[in-house]
Amino acid sequence: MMSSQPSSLHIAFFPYLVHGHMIPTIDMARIFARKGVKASIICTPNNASLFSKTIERDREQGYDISFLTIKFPSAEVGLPEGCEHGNSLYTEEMLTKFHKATTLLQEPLEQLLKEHNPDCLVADMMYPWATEAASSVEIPRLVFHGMSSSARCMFDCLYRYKPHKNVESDFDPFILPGLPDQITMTKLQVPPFIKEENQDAIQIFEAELNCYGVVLNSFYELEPAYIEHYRRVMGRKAWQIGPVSLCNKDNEDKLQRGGLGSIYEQVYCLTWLASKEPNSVLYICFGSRFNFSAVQFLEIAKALESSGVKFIWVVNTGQEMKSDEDNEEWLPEGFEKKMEGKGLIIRGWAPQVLILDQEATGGFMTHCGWNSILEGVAAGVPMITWPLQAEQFCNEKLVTDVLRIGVGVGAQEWTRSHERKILLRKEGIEKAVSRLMVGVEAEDFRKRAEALKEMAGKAIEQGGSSYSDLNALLEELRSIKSG
Ligand SMILES: O=c1ccn([C@@H]2O[C@H](COP(=O)(O)OP(=O)(O)O[C@H]3O[C@H](CO)[C@@H](O)[C@H](O)[C@H]3O)[C@@H](O)[C@H]2O)c(=O)[nH]1
Repeated sequence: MMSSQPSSLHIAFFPYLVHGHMIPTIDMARIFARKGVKASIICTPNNASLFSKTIERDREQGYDISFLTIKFPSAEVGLPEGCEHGNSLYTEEMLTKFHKATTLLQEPLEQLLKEHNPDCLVADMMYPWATEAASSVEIPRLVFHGMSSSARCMFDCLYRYKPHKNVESDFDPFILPGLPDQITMTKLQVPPFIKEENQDAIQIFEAELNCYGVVLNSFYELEPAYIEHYRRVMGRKAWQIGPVSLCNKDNEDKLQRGGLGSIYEQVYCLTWLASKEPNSVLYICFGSRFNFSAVQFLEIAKALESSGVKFIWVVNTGQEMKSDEDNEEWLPEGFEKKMEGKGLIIRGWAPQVLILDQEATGGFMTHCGWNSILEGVAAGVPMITWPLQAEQFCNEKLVTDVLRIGVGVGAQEWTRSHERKILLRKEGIEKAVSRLMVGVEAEDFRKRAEALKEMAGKAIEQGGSSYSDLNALLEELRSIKSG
């Protein structure tokens, strides 16, 4: 099945080097390869090795997909050698250095494009300079947005009208003007990079204007009004081709998605989950980056215990637990023993998509990273939303106010990682858990989530909205290629 016809497309995919961006980009590249495209994923060696088994399996099935490796300039910016993954950085200073290193990738990227001659470059939104690199070899550049269309529209509204500037108090809600729904926010929930009009962030969003178009991991039926707004009001040329996670069909792919964690621990967790009643378990995970303080972990643990709900709780995703070195207790004494059979703590990386797929999973407490929301939607699981940073407060509005498939836990404030404070107390967390898992509204949330699951499945099938968008995009790229 390896495509060797001269007329077939060769597309290079260049993900930002954090899991929340690499995972969907790799899925996307695999989807394109299944359409007969030669897919080259540009990645640093250590990151590529995390996904190599998945890619190898696709190659064995005859798909033309491979990595093109690029050296990460860690030493040049003062990061330790081999430090090339955004999730392994613990301080703001390291994050800044990491981002600086990515900006040094433009020249090696141009070299790689010259050597391998792809027909198109799909590069992450975090690389605004990638359009220039693509122009240097005269190919179109598509931006891959890890965000939802609704969040993108909300950010545009905040940039354009600055409604937060007209309110005095940090806590007063204001309306985001000109959007399809009445969305309200407070100043505390607006990302600092928007309030401070950070030039890097402005460049990232303005890069959309100069590129050929934008590919998004979403599907039309999920946020139709925002997709229309994005295309017609904001005037962007955009294709929605998700949920990309649904390209993982077999358990092996789903288990190894992300390339992290112990297989033994993951299989144990799935076996544990399979022994539970349908819709009885709450899955709790805050994505691949964020880590709470020990004091906040304690509040979550106390809330879980007193809610009486069964749970799987992922802590310390991909990072070392900081509280141990601080000598702080992050779980109540004897918690795990007391919770045996009722709750499971995963220290590390969970097989999220497989957990969400299981019948026993009845709810998902999430930080509202877009991949997590979409994976929850694709599995028909209602959510407890606890947004923390990035565009997550916007995603929360979509889940709780527009789609009405979840309840907010009451998060008030955009937060930096590792903040040493309590964001939410036990009582508020417990209330949200009970509302989602056992309350009278739970059935309504679940019904709406089930309906969206069906729509997500249909979107990627032949004739579905994402399937058609992908075909239209490929058609357009072929016609550019043939001049
Ligand atoms: O134990 C874990 C933890 C995470 N995941 C996966 O990791 C991804 C996490 O992505 P996401 O939910 O989007 O969270 P972040 O990693 O925090 O993602 C960053 O990137 C996203 C896409 O741009 C943004 O929406 C988020 O706000 C931003 O924090 C998902 O595919 C999860 O399935 C696992 O499989 N197991």
